[in-house]
Amino acid sequence: MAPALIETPQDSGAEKIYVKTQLQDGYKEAFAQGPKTTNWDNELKGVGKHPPAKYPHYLPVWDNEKDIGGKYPPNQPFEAYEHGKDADPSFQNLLKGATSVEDLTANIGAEVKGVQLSKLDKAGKDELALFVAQKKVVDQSAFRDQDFADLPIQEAQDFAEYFGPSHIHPASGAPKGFPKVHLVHRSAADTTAKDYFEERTNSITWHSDVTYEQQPPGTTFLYILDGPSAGGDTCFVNQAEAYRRLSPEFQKRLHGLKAVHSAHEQAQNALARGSIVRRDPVANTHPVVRTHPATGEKALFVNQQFVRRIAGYKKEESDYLLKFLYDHIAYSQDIQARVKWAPGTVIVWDNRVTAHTAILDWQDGQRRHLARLTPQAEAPYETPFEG
Ligand SMILES: O=C(O)CCC(=O)C(=O)O
Ligand SMILES: [Fe+2]
Repeated sequence: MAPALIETPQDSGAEKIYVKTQLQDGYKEAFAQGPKTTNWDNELKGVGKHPPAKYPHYLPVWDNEKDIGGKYPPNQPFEAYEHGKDADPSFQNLLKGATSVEDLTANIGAEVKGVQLSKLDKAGKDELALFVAQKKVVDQSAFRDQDFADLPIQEAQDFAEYFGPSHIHPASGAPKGFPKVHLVHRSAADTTAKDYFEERTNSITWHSDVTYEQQPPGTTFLYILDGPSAGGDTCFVNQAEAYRRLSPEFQKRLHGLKAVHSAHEQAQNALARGSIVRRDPVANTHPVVRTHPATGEKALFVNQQFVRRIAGYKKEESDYLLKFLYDHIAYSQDIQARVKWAPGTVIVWDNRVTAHTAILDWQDGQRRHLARLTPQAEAPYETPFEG
């Protein structure tokens, strides 16, 4: 059977344009295997006053084990290469075309305009890795007006893979044929936020991505496909500055501690939502303070989403210490930045030295659709306390 050719009406400025999107066979079926919170026909045709997806070929599918020939095997160790170490610290290649470079706050975040990420050469990419690692102070950097969303998905993926092999998420949706692309998608029919707020008072879930892996991601890319007119910002926190804010005595106490990061709860939640888990969940132990390979900075490396325990501590001891660290990170607005999405925004963060949280504050059914490219990096390591 020939793949369906679907014409999707879209708004582009004042003009209505029609984008022809070649959707592959089996898309609808694979979409239906995900959480039962969205509806394929609504996504393609729109629902009520809500337009269809602007990027239908980026709608998430949940290929099951039959589609992918069994479960994904466990992730294997690999030798990570830190491109930030090769960077020219003047950033002359990365920023030569920039029309503006501004810090978002005093302690985290930069906004760069005029640099087309996808066109960077090797030297530019090396500098991007270092720039993002530093600007984690500029921990994360917002690059506006990017062409990522309009590139063939393979090209966007190839760009990101310069920084490391892509992480394939065990439970999230991906564009059909591109399991390495992680998608965030909510539309008019989606009830996840409504369901969530039945149980919770706010949507803040500080985390670094997939830290349960033995080699969690480093330089990480998130780009917008569709977004609400207001709301749906993403917040970032500088975990290196969070470490520096602690007293030397407290820092010393943290050195040498390790935390257990677990994928089990995420897998259970996916199954409870009626979704699927394509790789058996793992748990890995990482230092509570890690060192960044390019900058040498030390950063807190714990997050509420995936850390379960300080290794070797009794439960009450572990809970007590972790609660302090999570509160410290969450309360420290002076080391946080809130990034607003606009069409063409790509946010790049260094997942080793930052944490982030989505904000689910819009409840009017507008679509929010983002794609993440997630290169993996070195196994976290620590270097001794320096005072
Ligand atoms: O939706 C967002 O703003 C962030 C989602 C997220 O945590 C991620 O893609 O890693
Ligand atoms: Fe995340």
